[in-house]
Amino acid sequence: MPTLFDPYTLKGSTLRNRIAVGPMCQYQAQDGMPNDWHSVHYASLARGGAGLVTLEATAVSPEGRITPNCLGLWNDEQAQAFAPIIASIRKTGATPGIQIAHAGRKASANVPWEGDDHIPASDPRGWQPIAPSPVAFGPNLPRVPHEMTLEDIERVKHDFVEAAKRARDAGFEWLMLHFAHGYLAQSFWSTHSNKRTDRYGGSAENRGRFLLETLDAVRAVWPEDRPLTARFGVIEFDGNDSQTLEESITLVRKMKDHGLDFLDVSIGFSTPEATIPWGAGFMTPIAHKVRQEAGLPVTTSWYISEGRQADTLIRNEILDLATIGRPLLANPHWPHEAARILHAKNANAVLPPSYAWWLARYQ
Ligand SMILES: C=C(C(=O)O)c1ccccc1
Repeated sequence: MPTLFDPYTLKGSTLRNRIAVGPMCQYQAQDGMPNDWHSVHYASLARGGAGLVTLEATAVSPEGRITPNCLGLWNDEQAQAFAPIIASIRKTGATPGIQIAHAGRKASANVPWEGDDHIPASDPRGWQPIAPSPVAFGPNLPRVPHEMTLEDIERVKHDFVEAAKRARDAGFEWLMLHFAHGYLAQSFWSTHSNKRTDRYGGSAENRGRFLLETLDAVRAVWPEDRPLTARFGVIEFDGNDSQTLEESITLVRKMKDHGLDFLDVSIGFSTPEATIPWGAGFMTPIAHKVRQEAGLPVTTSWYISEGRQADTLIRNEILDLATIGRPLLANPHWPHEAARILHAKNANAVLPPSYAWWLARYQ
């Protein structure tokens, strides 16, 4: 029976435990470049004892940013700037991952604590969002996106491939495609946002095409021995959940056939009308259903906050990894706290020797 502090091996990668840091945007970059904020942030999460540290949504192009302050992997200078962050994560024994993304119709927004809304079209800080169809998300993101041409679609897929190659060459070990949360890939999948009548719209097969083509293109350049994963919104909580979940699981099976190694099961966030049933571990039954019906290892996040809760999810093989988000922002040493609560063997060893030695002394 696996436990939260057992290692986890997938392809050629072994995580020191089953705790994954969920990608959480920091909105602290300028021109997509990581800086000392990101260095300190990710080193502290790695030192706190997590197994997998996945960096936040990192844009594959300038237009693919959620805000002007998002990280990017659209040029080599950015890629080189990630190297010391990767090294600091590895130095603690954690494994570095990164999520690559395109924000689609949710792009060109103010950072959350400065409005979480579209930058006005007249404001030079912003840019024209693009999406499958000219359908705005809603009141706080009212800009009507430019309907992507087939050339736009090819360009964005190419941008994902180039970002994946830069992530590969920089030394990231896990790669996560951002197929969730109402961003570009999710917006091709969702009927809330995709009104196309060509081969990228209409049927579930057509709406899944951009996701599978992007996966195929990235798979071709991502090393076979490194996990290729995705975060995908399998449900919208919009009143049509059983059909959406059934179609999503069918698509996940296809993703597996196309070489996806692991899935982070999340929410579509394609409509502001959603009624999300927030609550402790509310996504875990859905993630387990995907795991069992698609035959793919999974994780999920959302209200997984206690060590015993996370350990039970692993022991009962509901999840393969427990993704922890906001609790880690409150306490980057959450894994150490969980190890102590669970009476894990040598709990202090979850932390670096510089901390563990002092914690053990004077007992
Ligand atoms: C900034 C987000 C991301 O990168 O997925 C996000 C968006 C909506 C909910 C949670 C997280």
